[in-house]
Amino acid sequence: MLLIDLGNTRGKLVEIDNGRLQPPIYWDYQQPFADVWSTFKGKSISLICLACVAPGSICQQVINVACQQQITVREVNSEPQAFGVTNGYHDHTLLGVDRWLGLIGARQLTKQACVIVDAGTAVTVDAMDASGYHLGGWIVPGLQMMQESLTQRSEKLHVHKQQRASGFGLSTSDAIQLGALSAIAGAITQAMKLIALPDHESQGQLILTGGDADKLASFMDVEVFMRPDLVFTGLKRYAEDAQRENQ
Ligand SMILES: Nc1ncnc2c1ncn2[C@@H]1O[C@H](COP(=O)(O)OP(=O)(O)OP(=O)(O)O)[C@@H](O)[C@H]1O
Ligand SMILES: CC(C)(CO)[C@@H](O)C(=O)NCCC(=O)O
Ligand SMILES: [K+]
Repeated sequence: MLLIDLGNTRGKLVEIDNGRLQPPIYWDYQQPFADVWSTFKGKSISLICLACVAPGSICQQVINVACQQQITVREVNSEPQAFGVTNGYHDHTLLGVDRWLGLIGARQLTKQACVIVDAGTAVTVDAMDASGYHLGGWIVPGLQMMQESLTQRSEKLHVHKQQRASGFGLSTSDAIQLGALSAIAGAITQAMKLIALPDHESQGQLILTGGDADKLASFMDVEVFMRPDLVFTGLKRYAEDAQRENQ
């Protein structure tokens, strides 16, 4: 079985071997999908479980290859309710499927209230209560995007290697990088505050995923659960059902 997550910047392919998620293979969209596909030559894949927030043309490349190879494709979409999670959006179809799968993945990991952060091109922050109800979330520009929005508009603003690990920036470059990290960390802290019960009996858990999760983790002063394959944990849940139907 093969799981594919097509994000806005790049795609990720994860094989399930003996029920376990394998390390991801990245698809840089500049490359034709066939190049990435050649990695799987000789492997017998009967089912692809697909989640796509990328443009339709990207998704279609995967479907075309699968069609040629006579592989069943199950494309996952956001639902009103599944696997113990209830979508909180007014229109469930409008919640990005990567966020939906993050919620499903998180529910497999914990039954406590939680904040789920996917730090990619965009940073998404989603909240779920202990009953599995999605309270909604935020979409914030990603680290890279925040920095570029400054450097592209002013010649005086440049970013080099970050020198200071935390605190206030003492150079323009550090001020920009630490500013972006602090902005996102601030949003996460605010979300954690919103899901904490008024009696402070339960704080809720913080789950981080995405390409910039590591950078953010060191900025948080609460316990962080790092789950690089969170979206795939959710996708796997769908794939297991699809495989049963496929047999
Ligand atoms: N090898 C890499 N290639 C691209 N981005 C990377 C890499 N390593 C770390 N990053 C960081 O990860 C971020 C992208 O994260 P991720 O791959 O989770 O995004 P994505 O899934 O493409 O996002 P989206 O779903 O919004 O398209 C970038 O902003 C970058 O800072
Ligand atoms: C926000 C992104 C781009 C994050 O990858 C994705 O989840 C998406 O396209 N979402 C649709 C809009 C929404 O979730 O409200
Ligand atoms: K993503």
